[in-house]
Formats: sequence, C-alpha cells, structure tokens
Amino acid sequence: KHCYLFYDVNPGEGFNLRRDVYLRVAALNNILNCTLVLPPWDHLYHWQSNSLNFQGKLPWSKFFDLKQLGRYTKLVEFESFVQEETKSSEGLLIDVILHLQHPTDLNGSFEEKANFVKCKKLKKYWKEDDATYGGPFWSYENVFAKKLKCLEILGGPRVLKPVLQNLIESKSNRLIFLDRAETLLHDQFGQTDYWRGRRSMRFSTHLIDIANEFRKTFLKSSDEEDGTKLPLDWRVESKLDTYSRGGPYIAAHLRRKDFLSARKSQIPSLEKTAETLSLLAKKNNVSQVFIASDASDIEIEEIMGHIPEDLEIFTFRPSLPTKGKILDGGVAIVDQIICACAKYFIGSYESTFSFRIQEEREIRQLHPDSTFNRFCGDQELNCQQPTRWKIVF
Ligand SMILES: C[C@@H]1O[C@H](OP(=O)(O)OP(=O)(O)OC[C@H]2O[C@@H](n3cnc4c(=O)[nH]c(N)nc43)[C@H](O)[C@@H]2O)[C@@H](O)[C@H](O)[C@@H]1O
Repeated sequence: KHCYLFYDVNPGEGFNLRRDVYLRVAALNNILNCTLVLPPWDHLYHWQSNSLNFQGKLPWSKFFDLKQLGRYTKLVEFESFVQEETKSSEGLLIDVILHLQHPTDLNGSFEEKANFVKCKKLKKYWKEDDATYGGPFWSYENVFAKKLKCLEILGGPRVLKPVLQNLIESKSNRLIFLDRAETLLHDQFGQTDYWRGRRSMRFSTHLIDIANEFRKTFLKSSDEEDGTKLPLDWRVESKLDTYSRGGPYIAAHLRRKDFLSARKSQIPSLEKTAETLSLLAKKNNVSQVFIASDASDIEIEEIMGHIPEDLEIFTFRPSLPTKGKILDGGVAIVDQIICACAKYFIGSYESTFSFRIQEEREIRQLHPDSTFNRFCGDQELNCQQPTRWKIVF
C-alpha cells in the first residue's frame, strides 16, 4: 500500500523557517517513496494585519507553484487528499503520530541516532476513546490518529528512513504524521539535492505577477532588462557564464518588531539604517531604495526623514482588496521577490526571512557580494557578514 507523509511544525515558528523544514521533509519523502501531504498553513503568529480575519487552513497554492514543487517530490494538498481519502464525511484517521524530539541525554556525542521513548506530557494530544487520539491537526476538527509514538532523534532523513520503513512495511501503517518536524535536520545542507528542492519552491504566479508589476511601475525594473529571468521549469536551470545584473535599485530587509529585543545589539537604529542605505545607494550608483520590513509606517517615515532628497524610498503597501486576496503571507512574498531582483541587497542579522531572499538571489545568479550583506547594530565593532551559502547545480 502506498504511504502518505503528513507533518507539522512547532506552532511558534515563522513562515521562512517552515519553508526550510519543508525541504527536509520533502527529502525524506523522496527516499521513502511516499506522497507528502502538504500541511495547511495555520494562522501564524506574525500574520498580524488588523484588516484581515482568520488566515488559517490555507493551501500551499496560495503561496507556491504546486506544479514546480511536484517536480521535486510527490505531493498533494491536504484538502484534496482528505476529499479523495474520505469519500464520506467521517473525517480522517491517521495511523500513527510520530512526535519527534531532541535527545535528552547526548553525553557530549553528536552521533546520529533515533530511539523510541515513552511519551511524556504531550498535552496537545488527548484520548478520544481507547482507539483514537484527538489533537490540534492544523485546526481541523475531523482529524484523529490511532497511535502516538515519541522518537528522540538526532539527524536527518537518513536516520529516520529505517524507522519509518519499519512502521510502513512491517506494521502496515499507511498514513504517518511527523510532529515537531523541525527537529529533523538536513542530511546535506547546501548540496545539489538541497538546491534542487530549494529551486522547486517557486512562488505562485499571481504573487510573481504582482511583484513584477510593482518593479515595472515604480522601480524601472523587469526580468528582461535586469537579467533575472528564470526558465519556466526549474529543472532546466543551470550555471550561467556571468552574474546577472539585477534591477536599478538597492533593496533592504529590515527586520524590526521582536528582533528589537531578540537581536537587540545587531539591529541598527532608524537613523543608522538611513545612513547605511544612503551610503549603499551612492556606492551602487542608484537613486532608488526598496525597503521590505515588518516596521510600522511611522518607523519607515522616520527613516525617510534621515534620507537625502535625491533618494527615493519605496515600500510595497497593497490596496485592501489585493491584501485581502494575497493575505499577510503573500505580501511578505512579494517583498521577498522584489528584494531578490535588486542590484544590491542588505538583510537583517540571522533572519530566516533574509536568508530566503539570499537564496532567491543565488538562484537568479546575482553576484555574491551583492547578496550576502547585513545591517550592523550601532555599537557593533566587528560586524560579521552572513555566511555565503552559494548555489550548486
Ligand atoms: C526570533 C525568531 O525570528 C523569526 O523570524 P525571521 O527569521 O525573521 O523570519 P520569519 O520566520 O519569516 O518570521 C517573520 C515574519 O514576520 C513578517 N515579516 C518580517 N519581515 C517582513 C518584511 O520585510 N515584509 C513583510 N511583509 N513581512 C515581514 C512575515 O510574516 C514573516 O514571515 C521568527 O519566525 C521566530 O518566531 C522568532 O521570532
């Protein structure tokens, strides 16, 4: 019988870390030859727009191009799967929940391992009756599971494969749910297979169109002129002879909100931000600056107040109807696409949002010097720049 792999991530994690977890699970799915059931997007903590209501139970097609994703791993959207699987309205019964957790006792050894342990204090799952568990399951009510197991794991798909194979082949489990999937590591971060998966994560066409329209209207930028055009099918991408040019603007990802406390010493003041942007625009010989940020309008205005008059600052602020359609998650992706096509990019310290932009720029083959940059805190003396995780084909 064919196996299906479900998963979920610690609820507090943001969109861009989740994208990385997806790659690890997709790599696992590939070596198991199962079908990955894409976990619906639950309302994430960072999706805070007052003008929008509940932004949960979202399919992946809202943000990504399913056809391209499907060229890396076999997959299906959750709702399509449920419709197919449960022809009646009885709900979905998963065979086994595998709750992943970090080993409690490492003894200083970082050897890969996976061991079943007794499940402790898992309040989020409860017994419906002797044979079924209830749980959060992406806010869906009609989903249950037959068994719950806890697995301490240190490692990636390679370590998990035999465990899952055993569950599938010997114990005839067909629907397997990996919870806390962020515990799983990459087998080969930054290698060819990683980049294959990463390149398959093309954004939805409707979001790319919005970003391109913005570039054309405000930034005199287009893929044709900037050399940032990608082939229709990611599988035919290959190394170019020269680096791409990028659009006639510099772009910044300025992470504020919780980073103001979480990364206090590495986040610059608004005045210093403005100073850095002015300098970079001059250095790159451009008069346009695009800012992607979770900053408030007031903070953006303050930056503008410190910028010389010959420099134009742009932010993507969609109309309400557009925002209602693409939601906070879509707005963030449009911001990322615009940053991905700029002549020069500067991001924020250890933000996965910035990391994903850097990857997009590697995929478009812009010069690494124009990509792996970050803002420094006002007091940072030796401001180390981001690691250069360069694309390999
Ligand atoms: C410290 C950690 O940082 C992690 O954040 P970090 O890696 O930056 O990046 P993310 O995990 O994506 O979470 C940040 C979220 O904030 C919004 N956001 C941040 N920057 C922008 C922007 O430039 N434009 C738009 N439109 N939205 C932005 C967006 O919803 C994004 O997914 C968090 O996920 C963790 O929960 C934790 O807080």
